Amino acid sequence: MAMAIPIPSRQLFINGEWREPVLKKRIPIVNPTTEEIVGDIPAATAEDVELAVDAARQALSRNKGKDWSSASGAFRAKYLRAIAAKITERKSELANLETIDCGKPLEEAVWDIDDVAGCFEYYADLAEGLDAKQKAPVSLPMENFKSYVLKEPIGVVGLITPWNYPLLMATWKVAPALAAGCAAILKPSELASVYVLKFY
Ligand SMILES: NC(=O)C1=CN([C@@H]2O[C@H](COP(=O)(O)OP(=O)(O)OC[C@H]3O[C@@H](n4cnc5c(N)ncnc54)[C@H](O)[C@@H]3O)[C@@H](O)[C@H]2O)C=CC1
Ligand SMILES: NCCCC(=O)O
Repeated sequence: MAMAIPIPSRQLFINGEWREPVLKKRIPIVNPTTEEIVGDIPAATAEDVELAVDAARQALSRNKGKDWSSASGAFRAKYLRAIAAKITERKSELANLETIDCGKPLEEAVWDIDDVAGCFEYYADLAEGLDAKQKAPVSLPMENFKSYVLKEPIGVVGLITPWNYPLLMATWKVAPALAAGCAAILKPSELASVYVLKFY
């Protein structure tokens, strides 16, 4: 059974800071076990999405991309591993929140958190592997031409994730996006967002 722990009150996290939604709307959080309203989450609208997209575009081009999108995979991997370590450190707290938020048994929530940390580690490995694959030559039948493969992030990505594995499914999208050097805008499920808002 989940412990009674405080439900964090959160705003939208945009451009590195917590911001109230433009239209100031909130959505109640219902604990599925007791059907009690235990808090609320911010309700983003199109106005907030515009702000998030602008911020994400700026983040990608900051310092001519050197800060993130064109940084090495090894550089990005350090952040992914740091996230994995923080998740493991806070496993108990996060598992309890997930159980309160989406109603799954605590034991399953604990497995999910281990999976989340493992997923960030997995994509950290892939990010490191990217560096060796950059500019891999492609053989051509003509000697006058050279060709190579350049792996680049696609840019800003929008990630819509479900309620049933709140942080794990967010991680399945966030970790590869970050490993590739994208800037991600995450829209977790309105039915189970506490846990995701708490962590990210
Ligand atoms: N549910 C799962 O176990 C898994 C889901 N996924 C992926 O996660 C994503 C969501 O999964 P579902 O199972 O559909 O979850 P779901 O039914 O919980 O989520 C649907 C979400 O989409 C949102 N949504 C629907 N239309 C929207 C729109 N026009 N604009 C913004 N948000 C909108 C809803 O608000 C809701 O939060 C999909 O990409 C799916 O492939 C991947 C693996 C497993
Ligand atoms: N449909 C989500 C599956 C999650 C998992 O394999 O752990």
